[in-house]
Amino acid sequence: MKKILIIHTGGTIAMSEDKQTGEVKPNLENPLHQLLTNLEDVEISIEDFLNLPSPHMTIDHMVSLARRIDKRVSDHKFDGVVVTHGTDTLEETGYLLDLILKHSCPVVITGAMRSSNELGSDGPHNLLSSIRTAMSEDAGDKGVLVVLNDEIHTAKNATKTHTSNIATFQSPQYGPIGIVTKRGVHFHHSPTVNETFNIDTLSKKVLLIKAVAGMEREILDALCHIQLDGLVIEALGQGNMPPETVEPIKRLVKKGIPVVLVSRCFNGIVQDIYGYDGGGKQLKDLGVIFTNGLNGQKARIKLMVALEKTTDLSRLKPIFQQ
Ligand SMILES: NC(=O)C[C@H](N)C(=O)O
Repeated sequence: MKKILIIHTGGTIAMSEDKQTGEVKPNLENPLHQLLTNLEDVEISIEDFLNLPSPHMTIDHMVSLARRIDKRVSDHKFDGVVVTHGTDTLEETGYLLDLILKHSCPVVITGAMRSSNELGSDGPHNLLSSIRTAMSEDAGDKGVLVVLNDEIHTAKNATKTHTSNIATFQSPQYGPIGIVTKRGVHFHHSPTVNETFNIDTLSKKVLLIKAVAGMEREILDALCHIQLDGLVIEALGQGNMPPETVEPIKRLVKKGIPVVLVSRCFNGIVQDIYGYDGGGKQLKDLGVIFTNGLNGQKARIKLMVALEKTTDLSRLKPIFQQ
């Protein structure tokens, strides 16, 4: 019989709605415990690690979660791990786990859009689908997986795309890599790259800002005067910035601050196509690092991780091409 560890961290999946006020709030007792007592073909261990709404998750919580998973898997030889999490920052925790977990057993992260006592609550179904996925013989070597709404996504690509719809998690570039049905778990794709960084702590300050039409240079000017280890910019289109911002970006790069460019577009990658003032070609020539399809929040996580290994631009650049 497979041994699966469930680690709860909180989120709507562990909350319930107050029928008087309509507020959705954390419970003292996790409502999913009941469901897990009825499974017969799997040995489940449960750990209530945190009970936080996911906007309260910090990088430190995420790193301790990774270390907890590594320790529990090596001490007890689990066949798979399922993490329950709030959906707001689920993609960040999932991606950080993907980058820094030392063990390769299947790890699935899931959540819910409707709390435990709401009509059509999706938590129990998502949890069961995640357990089935973590038990699957085919789930190994695919990195951390995000399972909700019968779909299996990689943590690298999955992103929350809707504020309330239960089909919120999508992988804009590539689609899901598998599905969960009543008859089983079916993978139809495999990730081509699996990246792991052997690090124990995250100590670098990396900020994320978004470009807009007619963007004033003040934010970037201010960033030149604060302590900062790295910056991620969600640029326009294929990786272009308003001309006003070029000079402070140049200053940041000259100061040795790695500046990573992603697109504010939902889909696609940034490239050095445009040669006009502020265009991608100019930014790349200045030393700005271009990414390969990560969104802003994930590029921030990756830059934090990568900076623990190197601050050398020539070594950071290929890391962001993966
Ligand atoms: N659906 C959810 O889980 C959203 C909630 N605000 C959270 O991230 O904790």
